[in-house]
Formats: sequence, structure tokens, C-alpha cells
Amino acid sequence: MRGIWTTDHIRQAEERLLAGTLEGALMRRAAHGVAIQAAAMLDEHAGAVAGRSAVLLVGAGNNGGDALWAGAFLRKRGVGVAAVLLAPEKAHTQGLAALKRSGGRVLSVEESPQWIASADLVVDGIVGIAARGPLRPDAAALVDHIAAPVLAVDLPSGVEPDTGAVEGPAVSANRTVTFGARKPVHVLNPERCGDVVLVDIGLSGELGEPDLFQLDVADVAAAWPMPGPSDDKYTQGVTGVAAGSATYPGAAVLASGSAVHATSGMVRYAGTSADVVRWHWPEIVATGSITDAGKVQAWVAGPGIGTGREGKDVLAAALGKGVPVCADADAITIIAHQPDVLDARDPGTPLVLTPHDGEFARLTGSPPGPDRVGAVRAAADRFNAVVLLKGHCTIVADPDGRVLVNAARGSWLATAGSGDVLSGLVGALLAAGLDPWLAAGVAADVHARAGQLGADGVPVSAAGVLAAIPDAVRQVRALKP
Ligand SMILES: NC(=O)C1=CN([C@@H]2O[C@H](COP(=O)(O)OP(=O)(O)OC[C@H]3O[C@@H](n4cnc5c(N)ncnc54)[C@H](O)[C@@H]3O)[C@@H](O)[C@H]2O)[C@@H](O)CC1
Ligand SMILES: Nc1ncnc2c1ncn2[C@@H]1O[C@H](COP(=O)(O)OP(=O)(O)O)[C@@H](O)[C@H]1O
Ligand SMILES: [K+]
Repeated sequence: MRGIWTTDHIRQAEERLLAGTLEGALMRRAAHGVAIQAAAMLDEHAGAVAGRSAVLLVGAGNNGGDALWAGAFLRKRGVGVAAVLLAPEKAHTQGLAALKRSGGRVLSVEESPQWIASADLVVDGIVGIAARGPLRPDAAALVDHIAAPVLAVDLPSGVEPDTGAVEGPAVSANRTVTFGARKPVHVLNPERCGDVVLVDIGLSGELGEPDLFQLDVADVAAAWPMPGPSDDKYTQGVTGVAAGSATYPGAAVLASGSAVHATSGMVRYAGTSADVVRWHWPEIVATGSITDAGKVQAWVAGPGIGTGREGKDVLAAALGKGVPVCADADAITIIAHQPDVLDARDPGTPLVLTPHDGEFARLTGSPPGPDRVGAVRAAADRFNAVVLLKGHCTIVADPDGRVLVNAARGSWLATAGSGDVLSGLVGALLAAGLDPWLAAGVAADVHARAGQLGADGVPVSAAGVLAAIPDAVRQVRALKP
């Protein structure tokens, strides 16, 4: 699992590290990493390093210092370097001196637009982890002139470091070089960061427990249930799906079909769409209600069940079974409007809620807002449930405080019914006995892979995402180191 640390924790770790390090050494190490990536980008985008031009956008702090030092290193490789100082009197003293010694040019803000517009590369050292709020107008005006690829130092300026939120002018980078550890912005707003390159500055020993996690493919592969020689259809966990209605039979077909594809073993269906489910998935044992469905190890409840009396009864029946439940779609609306339905749940029984933004707002009374991680963490605590917030970037919080982030693999999953496919995956992994937080995260990972593989560059239906689940699982198993 990869760790991600908030800027407060990075700062504390940096302070501990600085106590035993020569002044300036860390910054030079960081800046050297920036220069290596800048040279690589010049080579890729402008066909050479020597003789090409880079403009540094330099803010008032150490982030600007990194850019200035990187400029001095680039001069040694024959790059023409010019720096725009947003606050000349506050520019990093040693960095500026190093750039000047190396023959780098310092531009006034007035003369900078043509230089920025014609540069082969722009290095964004406007602001780093001390950034608060969108770019200030003077910085935003410079960014408007950029035509070249952008290398961001630590993070793209204007993007909130701990939330990834963009609430005004901000840099869009092709690549970001960060130091010591990944910060939330890198996983919560990968589009603005471009490729993220991590430079080791010796911080790892000082970091402590991560604030967020990202699953590696090896984690997903290790968690994905595989039948063993002594397994039969029951021992791997039977998934129950309570979904669909006369109006929405498709939700039942998608959620239960997804569970069939996710794991070996068995899927039971309970609801009014039993005939259509049997027709699509002859391997499913389908009945009319949860009461006569037989034993399962986890229930998926909600997709297409409706939000009236019948839907509430279905959800209450699932919650009352004493096994883990993934409550999705209409189940979330029912919980939002009739929270007493949760009385059917024994508080020790795992519950996974999988809202999209609208359902989240219904459930909690307010939309997730810019701090999506904070919002999901609070909801997990409030409902004593794992909460998976859907979106381009999926966030999964456990009531014990663990949070993981699953980055999108394109946006093809923004299609009707793809959420039903996700709930089937979560349910199957719960039935297999995975820790609910991990089950939700692993399901989100394979769901995103299935979306990418199913689409393969053109729009894909939810049924197409479902059909790509075996390829996604195959991909995970093949990529396992
Ligand atoms: N502490 C260390 O040992 C290291 C720090 N490093 C660098 O230092 C950076 C942090 O440096 P600082 O703490 O000096 O702070 P920053 O350089 O992140 O920001 C400092 C200045 O940016 C300005 N600023 C804040 N918000 C802004 C906005 N929205 N628009 C425009 N300007 C804004 C403020 O005037 C502030 O003084 C890191 O991101 C990293 O790049 C690296 O050199 C690695 C080592
Ligand atoms: N722009 C996007 N990029 C990537 N994934 C997305 C995007 N929009 C939605 N998704 C994913 O698609 C799924 C949609 O689920 P949901 O909104 O419940 O749809 P439905 O109710 O139609 O099934 C979620 O897994 C969500 O994370
Ligand atoms: K920056």
C-alpha cells in the first residue's frame, strides 16, 4: 500500500529531518531532482536539452528556491534559463545567487509575458505546500501566458495541497516533481499534476503513519479471492443481491451479474426481478424475497428497489440478517429519509454505503464540498459504516479513520448503471470475507480497470463494464509483481 501524508505531517517530518541536516542540502537535493525532470522534458518536447529555454516562475518561499536552484543546475547543461520573480525582495537568497552565478537571467514581471509564451519549458515554483487558496492575481496573470509544457515543483500552484480542490486560477502541469512523500493533491487531483515523480530526500524515516492510502496492484491481487483445492460453491462466501423492481429490472441484472463475474462460488438473488435475472444469469439462484432466499454471507441491497415502503422493507430485511451489507443507490436515499431503518442493523455488523455526490448530500445534509476526504471521513464516523464516495476519484473511509483513494482510469464509468456493477463487486468481496474497507477499495480498483478495458477508447455501457470484469481481474493477477 502506498502512503500519502498531509502537509502538516510533511512539515513536521521535514523539521525533524532538518535538525540533523546541513542547511540548504535538502533543497539542493530536491532541486536536483527537479532539474533532472526538466532536462528530460526538454529532451522529450523540444528534442534537446542544451540550447533550449526554460522560464522559472518564482514565488516568495522555498518552492521558488527549489525552482531557482533547479535553474542553476539546468544552466550547467546549457539550457537558457530566465526567472520571473513574483516578489523580488522575498526571493530565496541563495537560490537567486546561484542562478545569477550560473548565468541565468532575471526578468521583470513586465517583460516576462513574451519569455513565458516562447519558452520550451515552464517551471512552476510559485507556491508549494504553504499554498492557501487559488493563485493570486499577479501569479494568475503570468500563468495565462504559458504555452509550453509545465513542470510543477512539489505541486501545481493554485491547487489546494491537502484537498486537491481548485477554486480559481491554478497551474495545470504535465509533470510534478515532489519530495520525500506524496501529498493528498497528487492522488486527489491527478489531472492537474500530470505524471508525479517522487524524489527521495531522506524523509521516509521521519514520516510516521500515512494519512491516506492508495492500493498497489499487488494489494488488489493479494486480496482478490481465489478458490483453493478444498473449496466448494459455499465455502467461498455466497453473495445475496436484493435489487431491482418492476420499474428498474436492469439494476438487478447488473448488480447480480457483477457478483457472478467477481468471484467463484455462488450468487443468490431476492426480489421482483427474479425471472429476468434467471434469464440473464442461469447460474443465479433467484427467489422473490430475502426471507426465502437461503443463507448468504453478505447482501447487496438497494439498486433499483425504489424508495417507498417496499424498498424500505427490503433494506430492513437485509440489514437484519446479521451479515455485512453493501447499501447502494435507493438504499442510501431510504437511509437519508427514514434513518430508523438502521435500527434493523446490529451495530457490530459491517455496513458499506456507496453514495455518489447527490446521494451523499441527501445522506449527510450537505454535499461533499472541496474537502472530499474530510467529508467522507466524517460520514463514516457518523454512520459507523465504511463510506465509499463515488466520482472521478473514489474515496473510501472506514469508521476507524483509515481512508483510501482510488484514482480513475479515464471517465468512461460516467455511464448509467455502472454504479450497480460496483455494488455487485463490493458485495461479492464482502461475502468472501474481506475487511469491508479493503473490499470497497479493491472493488473500486477492479471497477475502474473494467471501465478502462471495457471502453478501450470508445464509450462503454454498464453491461460492457460488467463483461470486462474477468479481464480486469486477469490484468490484476498478471501485473502482480
Ligand atoms: N522544508 C524543506 O526542507 C524543504 C522544502 N522544500 C520546498 O519548500 C516548499 C515549501 O516552502 P515554504 O514553506 O517556503 O512555502 P511556499 O514556497 O509553498 O509558499 C511561500 C509563499 O507563497 C506565497 N503564497 C501562498 N499562497 C499563495 C497563492 N495562493 N498564490 C500565490 N502565492 C501564494 C506566500 O506569500 C508564501 O510566502 C515545498 O513545497 C518544497 O517545494 C524542498 O526544498 C524540500 C525541502
Ligand atoms: N467522471 C468520472 N470519471 C471516472 N469515474 C466516474 C466518473 N463519474 C462517475 N464515475 C464512476 O462511475 C460509477 C457511477 O455510479 P453511479 O453514479 O451510482 O451510477 P448509476 O446509479 O447509474 O449506476 C461510480 O463508480 C463512479 O465512481
Ligand atoms: K509549485
